[in-house]
Amino acid sequence: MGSDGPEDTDTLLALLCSLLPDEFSSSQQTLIEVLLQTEGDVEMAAGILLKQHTNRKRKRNTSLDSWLTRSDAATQTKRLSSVPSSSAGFSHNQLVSGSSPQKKPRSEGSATPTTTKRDRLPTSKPVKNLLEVLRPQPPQASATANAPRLPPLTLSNPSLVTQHTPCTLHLGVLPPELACRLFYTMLHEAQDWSKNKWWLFDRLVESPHRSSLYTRHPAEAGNDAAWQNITRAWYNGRLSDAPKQFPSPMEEACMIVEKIVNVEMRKRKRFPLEWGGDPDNSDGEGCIWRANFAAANCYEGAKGAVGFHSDRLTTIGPYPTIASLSLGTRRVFRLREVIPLDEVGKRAAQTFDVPLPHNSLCIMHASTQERFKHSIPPRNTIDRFYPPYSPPTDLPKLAFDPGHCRINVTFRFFRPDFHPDTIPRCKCGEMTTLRPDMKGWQREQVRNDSLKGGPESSSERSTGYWWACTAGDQNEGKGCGFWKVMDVKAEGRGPFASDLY
Ligand SMILES: O=C(O)CCC(=O)C(=O)O
Ligand SMILES: [Fe+2]
Repeated sequence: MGSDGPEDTDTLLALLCSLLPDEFSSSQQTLIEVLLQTEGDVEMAAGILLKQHTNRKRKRNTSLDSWLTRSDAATQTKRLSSVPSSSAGFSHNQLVSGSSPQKKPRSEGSATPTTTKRDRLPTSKPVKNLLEVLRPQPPQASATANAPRLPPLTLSNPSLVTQHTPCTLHLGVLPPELACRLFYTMLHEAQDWSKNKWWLFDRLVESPHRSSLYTRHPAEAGNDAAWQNITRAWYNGRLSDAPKQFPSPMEEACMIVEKIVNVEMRKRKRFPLEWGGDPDNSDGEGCIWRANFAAANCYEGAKGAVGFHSDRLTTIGPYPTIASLSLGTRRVFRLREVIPLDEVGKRAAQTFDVPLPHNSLCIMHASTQERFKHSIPPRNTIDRFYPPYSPPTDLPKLAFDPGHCRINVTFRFFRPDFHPDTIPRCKCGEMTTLRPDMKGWQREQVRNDSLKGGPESSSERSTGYWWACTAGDQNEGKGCGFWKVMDVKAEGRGPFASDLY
């Protein structure tokens, strides 16, 4: 699926390090475990670790107050100094961390080109399932967590989903026979998909699910070199095959999905940075969105999962609409809001669980990727799915039982103004990755400037975006640390929805 993964966990770790005294940076395993325990809530994780540390210090009879005051001050300094003051030349790690232990940014001049080919992935260390690396804390450790925490809220019907999130849920979207045919077709396809692998500190980890990218029409795939790059970026920098074309049941499903998405989008306000161009297949009914690519995921059994992430925006741009079709066994789709820095402490992040049954469509509307992270959490048990139709006779017999599998197809629109050839390169020579500034670091910077007399208008408070090097994901963690703020005007992006007003 290309969007889960290292940079998210990595960013969380770097953020966590930035909130803690340097002495914590040597125990990454503990940091990872506490992050897992808090489901990625960095502030809560920092609170737990500081409390544990405090308790240990208390036992050793040292002056806690002075230590905590010092660490507080250090945290503040790091936070403020880590926000960039210009759009170039700062490392991403400096931004989020300043003390990220093992992903030391290279200096501007010292960056040497690195290759990130799949066939060069060092294999001396065993590949770990990510969930094994991110193993939960034993119960006695979680007993130390006393930070306030809201229990997950289950959104069991479409109107609850609409009420609480920027997503909509649509049930029974495809004709039942088509849903089943597509399920079987994708299960067959999934036998060739691979698990996403990347470097997390000194370990090569893999996602506990398989995925692949599909293109709708050959014309969409553009020239070979550009698409080689885009599929690379999709699979976290690994060299992979050019995308496959939509199998015919996927094309049939896509036409139905597009209609549903367009009806929904017409009801919603548009964000200024959404794509505002001609969707090319206008049917005279005010078509504003079309799908030209799809990422497909396969989850086998209850432990098939994907960790918290927001989807990479590199080719889909800001405020994307992503239509996510679920087939097979019902799984929970978990959404968790990211609380911006200026609201931390004022309100707690809420986690929402949306059960996604067979043949349902969850549309992640504009702002979902900017405000929420999402995941498919592993379970202890899942329902068995009984396909209502038998497999199409033209498909070879499956060698496994599909009853515990879930297929997910996320239909996406790759924007022409985010064509691979226009994506900034880092010093490793690789395409950078576009990510939203979910925490509002850029806003903090504006706020700091405004304290010095700079402007603070509501437009400056909208989400910012970074282009960041992610080459280290496939290169034993050795990226160049490059990042820069996205500047849509200077980069010539658009047209935007705001151009249509
Ligand atoms: O399987 C799902 O519902 C989510 C997949 C996903 O998050 C992705 O493809 O980015
Ligand atoms: Fe995703």
